[in-house]
Amino acid sequence: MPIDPSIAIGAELDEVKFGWTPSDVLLYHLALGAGADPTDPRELRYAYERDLRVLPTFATVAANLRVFEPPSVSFPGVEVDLAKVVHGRQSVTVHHPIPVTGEAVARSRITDVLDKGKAAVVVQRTDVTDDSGTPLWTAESSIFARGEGGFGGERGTSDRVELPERDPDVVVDTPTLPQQALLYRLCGDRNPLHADPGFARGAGFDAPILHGLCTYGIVAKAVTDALLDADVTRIRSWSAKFAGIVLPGETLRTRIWRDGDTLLVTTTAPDRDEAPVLSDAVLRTR
Ligand SMILES: CCCCCCC[C@@H](O)CC(=O)SCCNC(=O)CCNC(=O)[C@H](O)C(C)(C)COP(=O)(O)OP(=O)(O)OC[C@H]1O[C@@H](n2cnc3c(N)ncnc32)[C@H](O)[C@@H]1OP(=O)(O)O
Repeated sequence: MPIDPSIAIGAELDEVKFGWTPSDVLLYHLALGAGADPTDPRELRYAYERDLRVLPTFATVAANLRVFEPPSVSFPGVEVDLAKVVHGRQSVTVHHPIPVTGEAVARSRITDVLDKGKAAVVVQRTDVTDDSGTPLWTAESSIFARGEGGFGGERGTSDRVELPERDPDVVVDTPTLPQQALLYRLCGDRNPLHADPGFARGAGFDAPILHGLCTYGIVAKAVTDALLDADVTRIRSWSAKFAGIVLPGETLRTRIWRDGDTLLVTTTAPDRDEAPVLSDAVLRTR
């Protein structure tokens, strides 16, 4: 059985020790499109080592920067073909601003395996501490494994975020590059879904699609630039659902509503249609 929730839920994964440098942070920010206007001092805080600040979504790549092989979806109680998997949801909570240089250890476990009938959703939580044991960040990611449901597990909740009826407070358009996924994969996710047209077709897509985590980072930056004066240290947490695919080269339109310290966000790819590509997205500030 490819999914056995009785083995998977609660399973602890191997600890991962990792480190990063300012060059890694710069590459990550560039792979999100930072520095497009090199005369803008706010952009240089992402793209130049003097006064460099780390966008908290760096947490999603930090442990994988030196990974050069495609990922495999193989955990205790979970064996799934990579071609069946898309990234479903992601959240990151930063306990402290992420330093530009660091050493850390990640401890992960499978917290849930949901049976959505036509699909399985595998939820993983990762707690990261620095080398002195101080908590740095907590991340939760869900992978959506198409065709892997029906194993008799819990369905779980829908976790919808209601948006206000009123118009958004801010709307931001962010272009992506045709080579965005080819750039972003250098941050450690070498899934051929994002580079190999044959693999993408075999997985049911017309062309390679953008990494969910690339969209996640691009939109976090767009929201931070639009409403937090590009001050990445004000982000406490950021969570989102990958509601639809993004094709490299598409422009993303992000609508943002303020609700006290919370920003409610939804993103579409309006050149294609008005269906959300990112939904149920919440950025909490400090
Ligand atoms: C360890 C290494 C692992 C490697 C992982 C790979 C990492 C990366 O390389 C992979 C990627 O980055 S893929 C790119 C990013 N992701 C995407 O593009 C997915 C976009 N979303 C979709 O296509 C659909 O929403 C889709 C297909 C996700 C769902 O659409 P539908 O099939 O139409 O589902 P729907 O009928 O709307 O809902 C069925 C139930 O599923 C829940 N659900 C829907 N979307 C979800 C999502 N994104 N995440 C989690 N759960 C989701 C719904 O809530 C529903 O359940 P319920 O009825 O209980 O509410």
